[in-house]
Amino acid sequence: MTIQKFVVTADQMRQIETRIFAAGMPVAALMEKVAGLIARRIQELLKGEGSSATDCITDVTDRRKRGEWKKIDNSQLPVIGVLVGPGHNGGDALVVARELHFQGFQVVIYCPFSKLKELTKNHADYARCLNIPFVDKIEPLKNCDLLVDGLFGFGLEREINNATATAIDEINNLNIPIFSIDIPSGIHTDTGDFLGMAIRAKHTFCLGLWKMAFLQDRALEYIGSSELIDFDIPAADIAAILGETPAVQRITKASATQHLPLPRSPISHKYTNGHLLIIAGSRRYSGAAILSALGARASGVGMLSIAVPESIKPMLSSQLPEALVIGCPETQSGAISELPVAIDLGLYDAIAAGPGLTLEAAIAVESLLESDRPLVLDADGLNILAQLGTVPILSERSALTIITPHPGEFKRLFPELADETGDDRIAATQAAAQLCGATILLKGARVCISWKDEGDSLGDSCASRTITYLNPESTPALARGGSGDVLTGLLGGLLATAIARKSPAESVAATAVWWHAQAGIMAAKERTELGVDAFTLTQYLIPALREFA
Ligand SMILES: NC(=O)C1=CN([C@@H]2O[C@H](COP(=O)(O)OP(=O)(O)OC[C@H]3O[C@@H](n4cnc5c(N)ncnc54)[C@H](O)[C@@H]3O)[C@@H](O)[C@H]2O)[C@H](O)CC1
Ligand SMILES: [K+]
Repeated sequence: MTIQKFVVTADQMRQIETRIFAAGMPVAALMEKVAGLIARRIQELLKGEGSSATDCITDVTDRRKRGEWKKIDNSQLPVIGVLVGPGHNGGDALVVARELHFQGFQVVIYCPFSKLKELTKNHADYARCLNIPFVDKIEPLKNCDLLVDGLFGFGLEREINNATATAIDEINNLNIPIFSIDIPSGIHTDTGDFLGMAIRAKHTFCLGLWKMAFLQDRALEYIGSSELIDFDIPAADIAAILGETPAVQRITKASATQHLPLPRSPISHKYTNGHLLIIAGSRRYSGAAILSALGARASGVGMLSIAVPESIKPMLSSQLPEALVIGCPETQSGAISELPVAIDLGLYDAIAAGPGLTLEAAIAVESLLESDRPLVLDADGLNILAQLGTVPILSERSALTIITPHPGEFKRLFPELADETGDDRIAATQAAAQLCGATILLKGARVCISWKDEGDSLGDSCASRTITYLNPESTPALARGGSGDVLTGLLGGLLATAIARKSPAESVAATAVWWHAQAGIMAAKERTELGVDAFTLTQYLIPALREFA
């Protein structure tokens, strides 16, 4: 079992926890175990061991001008401020405070609350007995080297206001690195929403199972880097609440590689490895067609055909000698006016369309939507779809459609939904999949993919559940023109291959997203976040594959 694939809401976490407690695990014992693990990790991070959180330790070092943490002897151990809230998040924090105190750190506890949950109060009483100083003002924290945030965890449901909000704001303004326990206080565990005020953490220890907020774009600036503190939740308890096949999963290396078309059959030939038709580009945006085609090339698809306006055909042929380039009739400005009369869409296992088409290619896109071919639709393909009427058109399609909008395109495609779900990207993607029956791949820092699980309708209701995959790792280096075009081609290639191999088709969306992100991460590592232009990205797809496949 890979614990990394699970992702839960606060309510699901509570239900799992309830089962563990009902089975006999004492609450206090679990708190002790979890907080002990956190205290150990904090010490490792302070020594510079592992994780990107070590960057912030360098900040600490700079602040105190004491040289490197690794060289610090006991007398120079950092001063750690522990922020304690009224619930069990505060209880965890108090156990961390106590453990760090016993390890020789100078600890100061900030607890502005008078009413604490019983277990939290017990730990507070004991910490007082140990003469760990308690403060209820921010001022005494200003000389700390590190703050540990245990104000609120998944129990926070309402807006933070008044004195607590002011205090959190002041704490953020101290500019001291903060490690949050479970979730930065003030961030909603499920939606990632900012509840009035929130701790801006450098690093967050997510406890037990990943929470939804870690996969919501809007929470990422508050979460900082993150890691899972695995406290051995029994698999049976997870399965009892999430089901044997959880409806929402983080994409992992294992799940992504499972749907790669590898190994190839020794007797495969070009047609059994899929035939993809890309329809992209215009005289104005010829590069978009090239980038999509280079993405498709990396997928290893058996046959690649590319339909472009007649006038840019030579450019495509010179860049992609292996591809079959089809010239299409074009408008005055050089967009595809319609598909060639002689084209037989039935020849292709899948079609990927959209990048660089311009809105003038509406007739061509309409004929693709009317076809019975599996389709990946992106960019202008989506803008045209929005004009034609997203939901009725997609609901009518008999074949699989994967649409890959960024948030702006999503709003154009599903204006009402976007208003309802706001910035909750996971809810928005799931609702869109329910509404139109297509596979929705919502781009962003944490790509969210949802589709309807037709095989699993919910009892009497005709609504089926959705399957959702969330990509946990990416890089802002990919936030750049053209990187989406590469994804469209890569995904199209994987889809054509999956259809030809008769393997599950929707799942390749998660594989393509993971692969694309890993290539970006690898390129950014070697060339910095500024060095990952879309063409360069295409050149990292195969090296990245060699690392993770
Ligand atoms: N299963 C696990 O993962 C474990 C979780 N642990 C820790 O417990 C917290 C959850 O604890 P809980 O007591 O349920 O809630 P919180 O500590 O998050 O805080 C709730 C507390 O705060 C009050 N409150 C809520 N909203 C506000 C507000 N806006 N302003 C002021 N006060 C508010 C509320 O009334 C409660 O009293 C989890 O995150 C983990 O850190 C276990 O220790 C280990 C296992
Ligand atoms: K917290």
